Amino acid sequence: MTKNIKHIGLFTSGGDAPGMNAALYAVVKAASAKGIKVSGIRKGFEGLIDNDFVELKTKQLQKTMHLGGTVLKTARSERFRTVEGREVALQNIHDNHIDGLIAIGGDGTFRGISLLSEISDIPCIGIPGTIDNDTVGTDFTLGFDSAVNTAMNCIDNIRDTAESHNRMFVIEVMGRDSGYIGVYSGLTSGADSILIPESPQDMTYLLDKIHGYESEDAFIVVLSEGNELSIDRVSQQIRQVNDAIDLRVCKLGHIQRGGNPTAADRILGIRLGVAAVNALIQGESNKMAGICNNQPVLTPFSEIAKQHAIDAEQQSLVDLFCR
Ligand SMILES: Nc1ncnc2c1ncn2[C@@H]1O[C@H](COP(=O)(O)OP(=O)(O)O)[C@@H](O)[C@H]1O
Ligand SMILES: O=P(O)(O)OC[C@H]1O[C@](O)(COP(=O)(O)O)[C@@H](O)[C@@H]1O
Repeated sequence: MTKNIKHIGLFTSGGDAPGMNAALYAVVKAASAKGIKVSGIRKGFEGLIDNDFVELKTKQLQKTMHLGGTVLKTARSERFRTVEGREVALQNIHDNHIDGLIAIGGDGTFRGISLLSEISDIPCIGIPGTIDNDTVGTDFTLGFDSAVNTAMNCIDNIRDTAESHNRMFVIEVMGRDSGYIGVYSGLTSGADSILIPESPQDMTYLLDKIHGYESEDAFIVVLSEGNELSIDRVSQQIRQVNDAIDLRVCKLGHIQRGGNPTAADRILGIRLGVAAVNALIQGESNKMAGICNNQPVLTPFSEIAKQHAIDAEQQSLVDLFCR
């Protein structure tokens, strides 16, 4: 059943991710083609609570598609976790005559926005924007491809030194509790070992591999930040097993989250932005727009809470290339 949406509220939330600006542009473009006004809400849930609404223009957003981060700014909001905070947010939604919401963020954002539906009938659609790729209901989240490319390029650079000095490097990549960035950046940069939260036993394989290892070659270990062992603990254990290894460590950190979005992330942002507007018009609510098997799909927020973990095929690639 179609719904007569006249005014959409649009915001980004949680960690920024390359491709978010393309999604913002696409939402405004698709909405204006249907005569729907779009207001941006700055700083995610914080802006909802502080009534920080701004008018969004297609022409301005068109020029920001190539930029990383989010021009609407983003935040993690403790106030939105409280009943009082959500009530103020809802009041501001009503006061601004918003009749549909589109939130770009990760699973945390969708958990938060689901709670609005418990106290109102405002329709909400989500767009998965996080470098971690830890959201079910889409093959890839916005920002993941850009972050992997950045991490891969950094590891390639580090390899130059590793090869020149026959050194071992332990390189920590982001991903919170998900090993996706670790697996994709590790496989594409030819890592010797990939340590991800989903597969704790890989540390044992690494230690076996370096036992008696004589540092006659480079050795790259890619460590996901969500692994049960920290970068310091991993290095310590490597040294305990083989103290002859010339070892260095490097945390890539937020370098991975910034930078211009890849073409893949821009097109994903465009597709998801259009899909989210269409979903609102079709009367959908409490669902996330995603792309599965190259087709737009909607998944209820209630199913998003499940962890999107590395699957058996991806694990088999790690086993083949890195053990
Ligand atoms: N259980 C929850 N209840 C209410 N709000 C939540 C909840 N989980 C997350 N949020 C809100 O969503 C925001 C973004 O979530 P976060 O996990 O930081 O990022 P992401 O959306 O990228 O996963 C949080 O700062 C908080 O305001
Ligand atoms: O920038 P912050 O707040 O330190 O958060 C770091 C976290 O944000 C991320 O970069 C992205 O996570 P979200 O998209 O879920 O916010 C994680 O990989 C990392 O653990």
